[in-house]
Amino acid sequence: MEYGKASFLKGRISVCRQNFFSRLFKERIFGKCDSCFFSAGATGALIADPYSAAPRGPSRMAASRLPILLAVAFSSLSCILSHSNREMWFQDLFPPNTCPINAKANTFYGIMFDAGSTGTRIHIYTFVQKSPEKLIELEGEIFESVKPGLSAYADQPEKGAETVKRLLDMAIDAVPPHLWKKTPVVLKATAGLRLLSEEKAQALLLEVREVFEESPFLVPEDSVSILDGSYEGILAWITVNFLTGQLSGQNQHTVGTLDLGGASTQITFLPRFEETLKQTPGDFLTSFEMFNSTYKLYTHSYLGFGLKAARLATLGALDMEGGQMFRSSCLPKQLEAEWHFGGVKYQYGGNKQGETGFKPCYLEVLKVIKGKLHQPDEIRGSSFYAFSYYYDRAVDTNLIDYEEGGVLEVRDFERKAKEVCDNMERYNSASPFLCMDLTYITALLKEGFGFRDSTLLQLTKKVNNIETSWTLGATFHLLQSLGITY
Ligand SMILES: O=c1[nH]cnc2c1ncn2[C@@H]1O[C@H](COP(=O)(O)OP(=O)(O)O)[C@@H](O)[C@H]1O
Ligand SMILES: [Ca+2]
Repeated sequence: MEYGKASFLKGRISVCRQNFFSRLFKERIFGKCDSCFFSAGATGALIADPYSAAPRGPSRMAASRLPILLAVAFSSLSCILSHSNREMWFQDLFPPNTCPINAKANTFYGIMFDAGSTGTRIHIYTFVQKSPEKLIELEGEIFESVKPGLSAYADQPEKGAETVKRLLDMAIDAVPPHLWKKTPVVLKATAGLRLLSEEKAQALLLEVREVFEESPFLVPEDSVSILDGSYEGILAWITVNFLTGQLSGQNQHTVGTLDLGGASTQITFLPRFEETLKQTPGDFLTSFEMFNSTYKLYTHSYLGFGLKAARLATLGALDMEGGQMFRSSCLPKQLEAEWHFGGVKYQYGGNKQGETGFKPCYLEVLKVIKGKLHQPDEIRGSSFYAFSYYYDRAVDTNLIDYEEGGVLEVRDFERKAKEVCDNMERYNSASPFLCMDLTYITALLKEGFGFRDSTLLQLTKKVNNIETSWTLGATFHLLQSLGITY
């Protein structure tokens, strides 16, 4: 089992100070409270177009500004899903007109597992509540991951659950024993389990549930489940816009989000034009109510269009039995190797006799994408936050720095794809799939979603030291549903 990079919570983040209180927020959010402060500088920077802070963007914001933003963002936030079931989220979790100054700190925790197709991750969030009036703030996160993901244990569910148990042991160390019983633990699985048979997926979830039941934590009903694809996009959108302060104040400039997982990919944004709403199929739209305004989000999850699923589709190996050699012009000519994904072994190799390089590779990849995705006109000129494999492949090819992230144009991915695909021997030491992955990302952005070459992408892994993952949005939802306010 391989452990990923860990990021641990830095020191405590201070909350209320005096003197810098922004009049706007004071009146709007804290009402009668006189002694809280809001750094106008930080507010401006976070609410302004995040791309103006390029290349490091909002992730460089001082950590000490985070809790205030969280308090402001959620102080009167609720959201309503508008599909068939209307549901209130976050209501009363962050009440308006309260001031946490001089209140006794009360720390509590929420544990959210992301069972992704390529790995399982634990996010242990720490919150503080400074007053009985229920204002809670996110203080930080402990994050750890293991590979492979649960779906690789489709035929050995107990072994899969064991990987979850090892991560959960971290939470036993991180959460003080007297809070174990009050700390909820939840696991949500994404595309890897969506693609398994119902029987195998349920067997895995059952084993994980047993691990949770044996732990000292609070195990809510439905604590282990498969996350619906559209929630995945919405929750990630909430996380990013929340962490960057876009859900608070009057001059909101929310940003769209692009998540590229191993087996599925999501696009989520807030349409600005009536025309977009008219052109969009109903099941791509979801409504939220926040600060007394309604946001109608465009969101869709494309199952089978994650980076690794796309490799199989490009190789023509989807739904095929093993024991066969799959070849592609996107791979080094002489290559012959094996690859394991979702518990299946595939043999693959380069086009020994035929063509290799960017042009033939792009044509191959296009067959997987062309005509399969909805293209909202509005996004052509917009900027988006992009993470997961967009981030990883940009790091692998030195387009951005691992720690800092950065701003790229869509054409940067194409330039890099050409460079790698047309010089595969030079990139021998990197993954043999590097050319295919970059070409897929280029084609997905341009031909799939319909972005322009000049569309800006803010590549972000963390904002204020918190991972940009759907798990934070899911944890707020969890706390709300449990009425955990202490
Ligand atoms: O919390 C996170 N922090 C950083 N990267 C993450 C996190 N969660 C997922 N990723 C990234 O997501 C990608 C893998 O996608 P995943 O395994 O979640 O597939 P899926 O979303 O299709 O199920 C990798 O690039 C991995 O680094
Ligand atoms: Ca994911």
